[in-house]
Amino acid sequence: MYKVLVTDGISHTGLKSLLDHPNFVVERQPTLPTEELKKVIGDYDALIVRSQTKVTEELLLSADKLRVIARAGVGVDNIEINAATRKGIIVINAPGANTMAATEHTLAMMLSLARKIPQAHQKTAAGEWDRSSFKGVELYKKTLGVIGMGKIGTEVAKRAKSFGMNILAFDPYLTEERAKKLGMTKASLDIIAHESDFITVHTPLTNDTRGLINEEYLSKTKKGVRIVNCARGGIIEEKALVKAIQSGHVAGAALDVFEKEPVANAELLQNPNIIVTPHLGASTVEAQEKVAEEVSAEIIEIFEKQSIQNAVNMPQMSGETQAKLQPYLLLGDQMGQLVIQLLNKQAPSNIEINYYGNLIEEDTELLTRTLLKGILSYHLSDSVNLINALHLLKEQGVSYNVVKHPTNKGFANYMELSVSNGQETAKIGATVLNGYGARILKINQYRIDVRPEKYLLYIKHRDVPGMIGKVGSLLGDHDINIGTMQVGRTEVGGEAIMVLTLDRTLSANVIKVLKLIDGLQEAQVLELATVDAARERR
Ligand SMILES: NC(=O)C1=CN([C@@H]2O[C@H](COP(=O)(O)OP(=O)(O)OC[C@H]3O[C@@H](n4cnc5c(N)ncnc54)[C@H](O)[C@@H]3O)[C@@H](O)[C@H]2O)C=CC1
Ligand SMILES: O=C(O)C(=O)COP(=O)(O)O
Repeated sequence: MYKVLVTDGISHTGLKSLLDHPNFVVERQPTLPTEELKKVIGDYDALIVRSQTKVTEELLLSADKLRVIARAGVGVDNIEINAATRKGIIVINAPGANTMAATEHTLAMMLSLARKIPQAHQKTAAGEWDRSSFKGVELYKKTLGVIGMGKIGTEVAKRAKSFGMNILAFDPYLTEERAKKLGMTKASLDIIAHESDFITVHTPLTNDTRGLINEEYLSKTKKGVRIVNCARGGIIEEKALVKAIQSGHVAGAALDVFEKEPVANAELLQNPNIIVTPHLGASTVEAQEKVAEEVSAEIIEIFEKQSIQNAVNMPQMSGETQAKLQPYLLLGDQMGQLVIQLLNKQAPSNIEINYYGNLIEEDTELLTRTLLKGILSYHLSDSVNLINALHLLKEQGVSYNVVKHPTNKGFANYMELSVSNGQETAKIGATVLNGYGARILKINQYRIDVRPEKYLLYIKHRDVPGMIGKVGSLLGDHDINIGTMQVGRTEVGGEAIMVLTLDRTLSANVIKVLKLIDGLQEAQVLELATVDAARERR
């Protein structure tokens, strides 16, 4: 049974799949103070939050069981991602689920700002019929500068166009071609400042965007500009904004998000030309149901099927690529487990990963992590996963290198993993054969063809007649059944290896007796922890 803690106000309807699931217990604590949360977080496998709960490194120190932090929304700046990554905790979000809500809120704010609706409402509701103080401006034929043309920025710009606005857009990922297709103009930040009547920001808060709209930027803007922020507090420097509004250079601002929330900046709150909402961009019935539905479904997938779609701290890949790479992911983990055992279970200092064939066309980041996780799992067991593998490797001072080769080694795809501890090197080469499953094709310098099984007996010996028979009958004498047997050698009469698949492991005593065979130099059982899962999937 997995325990899920839900803090912040999350839609009950949206959580239905988790609430109804027999393997999950959901507990809701929407107003838990941080100190209390610290005391209980250790009991939970998953945590669902919105923007209010601060998931800090300190909180995560007590989160010993936690495997998933789910942000029922987009922005993850309330979660210390690096701390979660170090602990191997997956951070997921629900990108796109609240796009329309935030888009419509932005337009509502822009229109309210242009027509002074909140101010007019307040006075009218107070019983005053004042028709002269609230003359507004039109959006029609005005220029809107959109900074951040992701999901929300794009939808805002599309709708603003329908008001007859001319759109200038800036985003490092926006191409001329896409801007043209959308009927907008790709512009620099400076051009947006010089030419816009309205500016709206839709970027995440990053080192790059913090203070993006500051005193210097505001000084470049057109006199009378109106500014909207429904993205993140901190992208606009509040002090500089208030100053520019007080001076009359900026006509007004509409803010849904603030440097510090809840906002208490009196200068800002009391300015008649600044309209505010308390971070309501995503607060629609539809968006709240959708974000909760998406993270609930993903939590179930992660715990029940080990499948991850929207992790913030993992490489993303399309479902199609993931399906294509799936058998390689499993094999990669096994190669990692095998190679470290071949290195006599000593910690590696250097790892070399080589990809050949069609694989080089794919995004292999996840595959690389899988190979590295396989290696580390021998010593670190369950504390290593795909999330923290790179961090742990760095922490252990192990370097790794990935090379993609345009050749194919005779197979559609081929992977080679080489691990060294400074003195010795162990190598495994493997592929997945269409219709036949995974095959280990190389161990160190020897060519073989072995299906990865739970127990592999690896023997190094002199290439002399009778060796296979001796090993076979000795194992038979000890009631050990052999599944398959493969030999590999580099030259006739030289050194050779034998790899047998066994139905069960061997005792230390049988290994000892095997080593007494004349010409047998090494005997070692290589065990694969993940092979049962592999069988199920075949
Ligand atoms: N007020 C609210 O309740 C809500 C706020 N948001 C916030 O809105 C923002 C946008 O969300 P989405 O559109 O869903 O995200 P998105 O990821 O689709 O778009 C963000 C865009 O910002 C661009 N960007 C990053 N750095 C930039 C820079 N220095 N200059 C210009 N562009 C830059 C990215 O390239 C990307 O295209 C986020 O900060 C999100 O947290 C989202 C939903 C609700
Ligand atoms: O999704 C986002 O980025 C938001 O800012 C929405 O925040 P909320 O879930 O309403 O606290």
